[in-house]
This record gives sequence, C-alpha cells and structure tokens, in this order.
Amino acid sequence: MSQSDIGIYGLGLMGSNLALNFESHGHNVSVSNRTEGEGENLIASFMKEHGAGKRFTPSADLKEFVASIQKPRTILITITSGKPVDDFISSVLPHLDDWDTLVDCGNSHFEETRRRAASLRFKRINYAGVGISGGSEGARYGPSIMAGTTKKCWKSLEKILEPIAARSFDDTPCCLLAGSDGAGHFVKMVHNGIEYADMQILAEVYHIMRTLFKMHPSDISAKFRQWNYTSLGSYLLSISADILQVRDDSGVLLLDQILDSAEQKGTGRWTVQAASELGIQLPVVSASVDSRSLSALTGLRGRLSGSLFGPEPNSSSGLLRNTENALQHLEQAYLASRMIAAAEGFYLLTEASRHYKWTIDPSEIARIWQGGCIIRSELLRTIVAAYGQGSNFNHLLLSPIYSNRFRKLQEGWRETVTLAIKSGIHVPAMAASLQQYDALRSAYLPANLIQAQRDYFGSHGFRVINDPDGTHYHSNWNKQDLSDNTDDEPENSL
Ligand SMILES: NC(=O)C1=CN([C@@H]2O[C@H](COP(=O)(O)OP(=O)(O)OC[C@H]3O[C@@H](n4cnc5c(N)ncnc54)[C@H](OP(=O)(O)O)[C@@H]3O)[C@@H](O)[C@H]2O)C=CC1
Ligand SMILES: O=C(CO)[C@H](O)[C@H](O)COP(=O)(O)O
Repeated sequence: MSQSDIGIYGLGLMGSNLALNFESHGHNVSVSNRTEGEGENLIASFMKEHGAGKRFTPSADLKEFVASIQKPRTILITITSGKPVDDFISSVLPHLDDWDTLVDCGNSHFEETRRRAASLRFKRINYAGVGISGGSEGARYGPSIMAGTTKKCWKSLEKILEPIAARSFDDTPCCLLAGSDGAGHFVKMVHNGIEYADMQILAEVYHIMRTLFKMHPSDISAKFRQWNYTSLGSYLLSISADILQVRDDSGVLLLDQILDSAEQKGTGRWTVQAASELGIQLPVVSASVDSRSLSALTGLRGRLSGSLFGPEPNSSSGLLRNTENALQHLEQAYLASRMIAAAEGFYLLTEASRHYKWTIDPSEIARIWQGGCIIRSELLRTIVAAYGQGSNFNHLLLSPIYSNRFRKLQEGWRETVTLAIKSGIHVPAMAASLQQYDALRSAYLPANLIQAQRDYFGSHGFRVINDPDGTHYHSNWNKQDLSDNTDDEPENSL
C-alpha cells in the first residue's frame, strides 16, 4: 500500500472513530497505539474489527508508524491528556523530520498546549492543539473541531479536518482556527464548561419533575421529546429522553440503578480556574462543577439526609397548586438558565481572546457549535442571530435579540427557583443563573460595605462614587465615637 497521508496514535474511543472517519473520506490512515501494559492490544482488535478491505496501515513500532506516513507528516495524537502526551512527544520526536505536524486532539489543558507549541517550534516541529467534540458518534460521523495553531500550519490542516467535520445549520463545516497555540483547547474547555452547566440544569429539571411533580420517567421522557421540537431542543435533551426509557433485562429503569455520584475529568474545573485567573466569574458553570463534587459526597449526604431539618419535596404541601402551570414555568426556567450559562461562556471566550491575543470570533464559535458537538442546540441559533446583529458587545446580555427573551422567561424562572427552594430541592445552577441575571441588572451592589470593611481592618483604601477611577481614600473608622449607635441590644436575638 502507498504511504498514508495521515497517522493516528491512540486507538481508544476517539482515535478509533476518527481513524474510521478519515478512512471513509478517502484517506490512507496509519494507526498505532502503545502495546505495553496489561491492556488489550488495541491495534490488533481495531484491525480485526475494522481493517478488512480498508486503507489502514497498522504499526506497533513507533519508528515504523512514522515511516509509513508521507512527508511532511501529519500525526494526530488521540490519547489521555497530561503526561501521556508529553511522553509520546518525547518518544516520537527522534523519528520526525523538520516541520512535520503533531496534532493533539485530546482534552489537553490550554497552558500545556501553549508550552508544547513553544518548545516544539524551536525543534522545527509544527504543533496544533485541536479540541474535538461530539463523543464517539461525532468522531466517527462528524465532530465539531476547534483548532489552535499558526495560520501557516492551519492552511494544510484545514484541508484534512474540514471534510470530516460536522455541518452547522447553514451547512458550513463545524471547524475553525480559534487562534494560535492554546486557543483551540481553550475553546474546547469552555465548550465543556457550558456542557457541565447544560447537563446540571437538565438534571435539576428532571429532579423537580420526578420528586416534586411526581412524574413517571416515561412521562418525563415524553415531555423532553416534546420540548425537543421547540426552541429548547438540544442533543443533551434528546439523549436524556432516550435515557429515561432504557430498561435493564429485568425491566427496571437503568437510570434508577445508577449511583447519584457524577465523575469529572477536569475540563469543567479548568474552565472555572481559567476564568478566575482573568478575574471573571462563571456562577452557573461553577455551580455545576461544585454539584458534581457535592454529588460525590454520598456518605456524608447519606448520614445527614435523615437528620437535618427542612422541607421534603411534596406535591401535596400546598406549594404546588397547578402542575401544568408549574411545568410551563419550568420550561421557562430551563431555557433562561441555559441562556445565562451560554452567555457566561461566550463572555469568557471574548475576554480570554483579548488577553491571550487570539482571534476567537464568538459568532464563529456559535456557528461551529451548532453541529457535531455535545452542546449543539437550538439556542445556538439565537446566539448566532444575536452576534449577526453586530458583535460590538462582549456580553450576550447586551444584545437585544438575546436579552429581550428574558422578559417572557422571567416569571417561570423566578417561580421555579422559589418553588424548588421552598420545597427543599437542590437547584444550584438554576438559582445561580437567576442570581447572575439579577446581579448584572443591578446598577448598585453592596460592595461599598465590603470596601469599607477592608479599609477598616486592613487600611486597604476605597474609591469614591464621585471619582470612580481616581485616588484611593482611607478613613480612621474606629476613631469616631460610635457609642450612641451601639447601645441597643436587639430585642430578639437568634
Ligand atoms: N470520550 C469522549 O467523549 C471525548 C474524549 N476526548 C479526549 O480525547 C482523548 C482520548 O479520549 P478517549 O478516546 O475517550 O479515551 P480512551 O480511554 O478510550 O483511550 C485512551 C487512549 O489513550 C492511550 N493512553 C493512555 N495512557 C497512555 C500513555 N501513558 N501512553 C500512551 N498512550 C496512552 C490509551 O492506550 P491504552 O489503551 O493502551 O491504554 C488509548 O489509546 C482524551 O484526551 C479525552 O479527554 C475528547 C472529546 C470527547
Ligand atoms: O470532552 C468531552 C465531551 O465534550 C468528554 O466526554 C469529557 O470526558 C467530558 O468531561 P467529563 O468526563 O469531565 O464529564
């Protein structure tokens, strides 16, 4: 067989499906995987399952693998992020030639990608950090692709990545260059942050339906399917409708047998950390990351569940007067909360692009997230429309197309959060989104008291309303005679 035009190292879930995707687009693909360790030999099993009559060249030996790819080489790395990627780069480097290209398609931290790109440039190797979203199905039939590399490297990479990508609503490829070095992995990380939020909000919707509205799982599934034909539609909603119908061999709902403890690989937490480094808060994503951590406290929750006082979710408590009405409110709360989560993610992208001198165009990000990826949804159509009106804003809430939708969503959103809180149901993402909305529409927040406290105990100074960008003032707070004000003890102390 002639030399391959692409190499894929790592034949796990993503690598094997990407290999099949490339092959079905006419590429000769060299495939490899580590063979040491006790695990199954992925090369052998991949070839056994998919190799017959296909243009794959398998190699267990790294030198042989590299030699089987035509120069200048393009090698996709589809392995576990972190140290494995550094180890692979060190071991493949001696076999590469000048300006071969390594493409890290895993969920690497964007700072690691920046470091690798910088160090490989000195070794005359092109490096691209490419976020791939869509799970196994996306990898096989069309993922959403977010790249970070040089414009020159992108010219050749684009030709091979664009054809295998998903298509957005306007039938353009869901594939773009987000900027240099770590930009692609940053965008993928924020995608995952929004993914965490979308999943948490939907879990809260399900929780309210199940525990308070006492809806049967198949009715919840039917409701989700109905919503999926509306502006609420999304991939995550559709798979959740499926999940609510899957039964095991004995006929029991599989979902009811799954431990209520969510795991996480780190991209959600990284999103919050990266935002925090830039002084940006992501309340809905943070609440969603925290919720996963909190869900893992199964032992503590189990012990406290019978002893801490509070309301029990109860449809006959009097709080829930009309379930049909409450369902309509929930629908509004679901959309409003997701809109705030998306807005905070896009705001982070805009600010990070400025900070890191990338070229992230939020409207383009919204476009390529319309297909292939886990957060693909009807909402992205609204976001594309909002940016289409002129991107002269850094926060989606500054777009009338976006912000006007909250008028109609208000009542249901507030009613739902209030109902959940009064009923003792944990809705951190919905509550955080509403709180964020209220904070952003508040010209005044009580941070003046915080500034006064900081100055009182630490002489940190404060700025004044009449000169907001000016001098810091300091007051000798405890030098005043306050005795008149402190005489009275409150009548009822808690
Ligand atoms: N699963 C998903 O939905 C998505 C995953 N990703 C990212 O893609 C990457 C691959 O994920 P996925 O395919 O799901 O993972 P899998 O667990 O299915 O596969 C992991 C791959 O990494 C290899 N690997 C692990 N450790 C090492 C090491 N120390 N040295 C060399 N190879 C190693 C494995 O080889 P071996 O079998 O020999 O251990 C295997 O080929 C990850 O970064 C992941 O975060 C991105 C988007 C979606
Ligand atoms: O990148 C992905 C989807 O876009 C991966 O599936 C990722 O593993 C999901 O994150 P986590 O494991 O933390 O839930």
